[in-house]
Amino acid sequence: MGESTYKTTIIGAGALGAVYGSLLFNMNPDDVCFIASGERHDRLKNDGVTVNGRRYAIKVAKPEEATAADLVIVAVKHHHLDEAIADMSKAVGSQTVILSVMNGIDSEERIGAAYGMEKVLYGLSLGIDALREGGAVTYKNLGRILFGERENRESTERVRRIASLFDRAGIAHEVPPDMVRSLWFKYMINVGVNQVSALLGATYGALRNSPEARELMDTAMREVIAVAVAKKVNLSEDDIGEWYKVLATLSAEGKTSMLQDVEAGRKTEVEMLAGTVIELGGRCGIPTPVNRKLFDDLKRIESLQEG
Ligand SMILES: NC(=O)C1=CN([C@@H]2O[C@H](COP(=O)(O)OP(=O)(O)OC[C@H]3O[C@@H](n4cnc5c(N)ncnc54)[C@H](OP(=O)(O)O)[C@@H]3O)[C@@H](O)[C@H]2O)C=CC1
Ligand SMILES: CC(C)(CO)C(=O)C(=O)O
Repeated sequence: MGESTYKTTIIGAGALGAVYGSLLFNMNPDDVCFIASGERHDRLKNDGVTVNGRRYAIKVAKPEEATAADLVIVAVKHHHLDEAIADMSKAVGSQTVILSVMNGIDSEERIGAAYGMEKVLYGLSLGIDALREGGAVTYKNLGRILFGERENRESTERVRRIASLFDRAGIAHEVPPDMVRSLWFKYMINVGVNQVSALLGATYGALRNSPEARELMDTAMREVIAVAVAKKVNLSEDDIGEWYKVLATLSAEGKTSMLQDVEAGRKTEVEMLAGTVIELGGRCGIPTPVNRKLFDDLKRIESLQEG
């Protein structure tokens, strides 16, 4: 498992998976592979993925053809995670590290329940504005991957190896001291911006320019902070200000992954966002009326698309 042959398998060749796949492919086409079955497999095999106008013929294996990788990156939507966990089983060997870049606070535990938490690193993708339209993905800002062990007072061997891989591939990254806090910070952001953008059909530029939209994001994010504090997670009102610094970096015409889902008529991650806030709020005795309203409104939007 030398540095020059560090094999990465990606499950989920959508906005994030295509971007990270393209960067790893640029570094070494032999060392990156997607896993997909059925029609997804055939589409990827025939068309590859297109990122910022360039086509990438990244290898694709059916779940039963996959072989043990050094790193498995999980980049599917929340409601596809169980299927993805099953489909990646052959890629997970005794030395494999699994890194989810998904939004939300529970993908690591769900993957760990299947493969053992000792195989899992915590991860998230911050500040990327990847837009998927059909098979083509564009982005202006790559942002960075925050990843690591649950706590990172000093870096472990496997974290250093992946940091080195990301350096070679040109994937900006950071290893924060407290990954649980980082996951909640990102979760707070997504509860605010993904849901409000999807409800209003608003780009990042439109959200930046609308005090009313920002007010709605703030109230939704404050409910996450209240739940986080009740759960002894180190999140505070100051983190809302940190989010606006990230928003300022995203392209004006960019769209959240949830708005992309609504516009493409796909199921959204609303259960993972407002749904989880409502559930955790209920357990901690924290009222969450803003997320209740967002949940109901977004479910109505989903039901119109299904009809
Ligand atoms: N887009 C963004 O800018 C960001 C997204 N995120 C988060 O990252 C995660 C992924 O988001 P994003 O990349 O936007 O999502 P996309 O919907 O663009 O991509 C997900 C991909 O996973 C594929 N997929 C689903 N199930 C399987 C499976 N069993 N095997 C193989 N492939 C599968 C889907 O295929 P198909 O289309 O055929 O269903 C799709 O191509 C989400 O949690 C999102 O919230 C985080 C930061 C930024
Ligand atoms: C923060 C944001 C909005 C962009 O990276 C995101 O995580 C998403 O689109 O899901």
